Amino acid sequence: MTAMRVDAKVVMLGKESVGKTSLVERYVHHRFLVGPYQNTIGAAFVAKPTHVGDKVITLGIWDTAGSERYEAMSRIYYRGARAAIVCYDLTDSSSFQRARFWVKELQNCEEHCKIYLCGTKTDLIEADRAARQVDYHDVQDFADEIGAQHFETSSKTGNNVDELFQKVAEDYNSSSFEVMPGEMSFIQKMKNLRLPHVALRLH
Ligand SMILES: Nc1nc2c(ncn2[C@@H]2O[C@H](COP(=O)(O)OP(=O)(O)OP(=O)(O)O)[C@@H](O)[C@H]2O)c(=O)[nH]1
Repeated sequence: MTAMRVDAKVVMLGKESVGKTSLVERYVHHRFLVGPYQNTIGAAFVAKPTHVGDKVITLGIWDTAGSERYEAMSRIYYRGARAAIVCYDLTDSSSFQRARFWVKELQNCEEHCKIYLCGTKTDLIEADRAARQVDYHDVQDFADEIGAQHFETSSKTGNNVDELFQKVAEDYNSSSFEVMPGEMSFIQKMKNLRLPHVALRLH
């Protein structure tokens, strides 16, 4: 495993099964895994270099478990995050309520963390418009109110996935926040702590 300098810590948050892992898989490995759904246990980490103009920004992405059982652990992973991708499933209105919960948490605890609201599984809506349970305009109004970005994506087709992470990298690049010097050491600390259920995938 080679150490890679991470520029921006990004955390994936949202109710279980909304598609956080699938988003990361699509973005990092350009694939959509079919087969039985396997819930994330604890969290997983992946580092992905991203081109922004002539620069390379490495996003360190923490994919957290959506199950409420792991809620306390998810809080560990959003500490110091520069961006949070707060996901909800467009076909499940309760997942949007959960997204609001995470937004509140971030507003209270991580004021410098930029929020990206991400409605997932657009392919299901395209196949059946009646499947939509979360209105685009309602979310856009909410995004405007909290100063967040708003995307709708499909990890199955790839719709808008690269655009979402590209925007995260571009915003990071153009933001005035300082680069966090200890990001890799944060990961090292996590490893040293031997926290259960942390999968580290460095690319
Ligand atoms: N049709 C469709 N299904 C999706 C999409 N994204 C995820 N899924 C499915 O939704 C289920 C849950 O996806 P995951 O990516 O594992 O969800 P998660 O949010 O990481 O779940 P937890 O690890 O439990 O928090 C899986 O069966 C996926 O195949 C999508 O864009 N379209």
